[in-house]
Amino acid sequence: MAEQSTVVEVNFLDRQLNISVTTGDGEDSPAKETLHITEEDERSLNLAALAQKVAESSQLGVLPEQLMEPLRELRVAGGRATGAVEEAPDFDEQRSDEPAHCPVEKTIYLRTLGGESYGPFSSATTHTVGQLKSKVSEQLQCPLRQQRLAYGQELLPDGRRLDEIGGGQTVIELQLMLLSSEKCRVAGRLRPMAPWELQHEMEAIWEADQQEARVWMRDGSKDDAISLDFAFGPGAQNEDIFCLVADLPQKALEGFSSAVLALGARKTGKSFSLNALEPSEGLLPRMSQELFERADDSVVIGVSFMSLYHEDFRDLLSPHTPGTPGRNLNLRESQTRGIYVQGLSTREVKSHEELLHFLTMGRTQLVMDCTNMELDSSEVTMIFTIYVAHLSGADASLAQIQVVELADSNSNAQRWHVAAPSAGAARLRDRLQASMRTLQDVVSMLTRKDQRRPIPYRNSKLTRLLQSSLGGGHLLRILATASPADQEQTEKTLRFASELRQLFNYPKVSGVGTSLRPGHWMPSPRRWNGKCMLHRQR
Ligand SMILES: Nc1ncnc2c1ncn2[C@@H]1O[C@H](COP(=O)(O)OP(=O)(O)OP(=O)(O)O)[C@@H](O)[C@H]1O
Repeated sequence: MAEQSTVVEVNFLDRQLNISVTTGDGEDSPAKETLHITEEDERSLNLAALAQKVAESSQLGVLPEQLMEPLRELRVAGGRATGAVEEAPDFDEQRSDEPAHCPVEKTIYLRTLGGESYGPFSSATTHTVGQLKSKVSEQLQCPLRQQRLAYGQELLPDGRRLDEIGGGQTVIELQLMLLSSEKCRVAGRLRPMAPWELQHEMEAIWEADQQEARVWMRDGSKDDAISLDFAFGPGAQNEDIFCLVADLPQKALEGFSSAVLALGARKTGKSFSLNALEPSEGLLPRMSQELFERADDSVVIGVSFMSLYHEDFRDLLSPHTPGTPGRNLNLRESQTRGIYVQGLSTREVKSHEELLHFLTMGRTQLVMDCTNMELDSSEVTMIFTIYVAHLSGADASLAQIQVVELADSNSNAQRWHVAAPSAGAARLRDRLQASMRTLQDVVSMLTRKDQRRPIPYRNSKLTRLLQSSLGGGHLLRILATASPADQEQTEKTLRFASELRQLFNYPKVSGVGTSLRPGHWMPSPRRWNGKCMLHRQR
């Protein structure tokens, strides 16, 4: 008789948790059911109780254990599922049928897959697995999420007593599968004085101290300096600022997705820092170069490029006259792909030069769009994404590096170089400001750890697109560019950037164990070994 398989997919949309269960034995057509859980239930139940409730109402007989992993992953990705509620003891604990033995005081050491060690801890003062996890978090001085402890092959639930692990041994070593948090890294960059500033006899009033990673006003006190992770003055080259993102290509090859956000007032050097081509190559060409140098034959690389203005995504790599695809693209979310832009074209690239070709092509399209719509390019957000599929068997992963040049939403900036805005442009600026306000709201809610209310990711397309990078499973790097001569704008930009330093993300390898195939984003599905399936439990 053929084996029965069950596939579970979950998402949280329109204020309800949707769980779809598909079962099949490979012979008959699969049976599918969709269960909807109200927001109230989703909030009030812990994960285990929720899984139990769903299992009870399932016509297809899905087991609570089969629901736990997808629900946990949804929570880690920030897509909800009892986010505010402490997790109940695992099913493993409820099923524990180990023979009882006299507890012995244990000395415990932890080792991560990366080889880091923690300990010793004593079971006399640290009684449970949950308490041990908190101690490790304290030691690392950063919160950890979804860390799992294992003894050999056995996963240890939070409620498990440490003195019951490992039989009669007094020293035991546990493996810590750590989904550790990473602080968002932020660089501030003051560009050189611009010709239009010199023309207006403006003077540089801001200074950066690269050593101390601080920026301050010349006339002010150093106590008011703005602290960042990196600070670069007008003399810095693009080569110097590359340290902000230098590890991301390798991380992508290991399956970690990331986003690089450039923000700042107009004409402060966002584009120069990100996209400049030779001789002073920006961060994007440098990352591309690094990626192609490190990638071997098992890696497939693809790109997409889109713009966002007026809450409208436009594909910059496919022509979009009215009525054709490529504009007004919608955001979608699926278990396998996360949050993505439906219909966005993606191109496989085989060399660094080919990647730069698409960067240039997209920017040309953007200039045409802006001319057609009488827009200034600084009012448009641009998102260039590099997809990195690592296709080697069990290590298969699919990651992306999103490079985002944020629009300048600030209507108060002194614009020495642009004409007065038209009424249409003013309306657009209102939308832009609303979108930036949502970004600020999301950041301030995340940094205040105020997670009781839902984080308003859905209030703008930008924050929804970047959801995984704002407190989710992607790495995040920020480049804040500013003029050395503009008091208000520079202060505003750098203070916001400094606030972003308090953001924590919980990077995790993307694409492993999912059914996502490169065919979703590049035209060469034959190169994918098609081995992995999503949460397929037999
Ligand atoms: N660090 C720098 N060194 C030398 N020139 C720079 C630097 N930063 C910016 N510039 C120059 O300043 C001008 C404005 O820079 P850029 O177009 O990159 O700004 P932007 O913030 O992307 O502008 P927009 O808001 O229009 O998108 C360009 O001529 C650019 O070459």
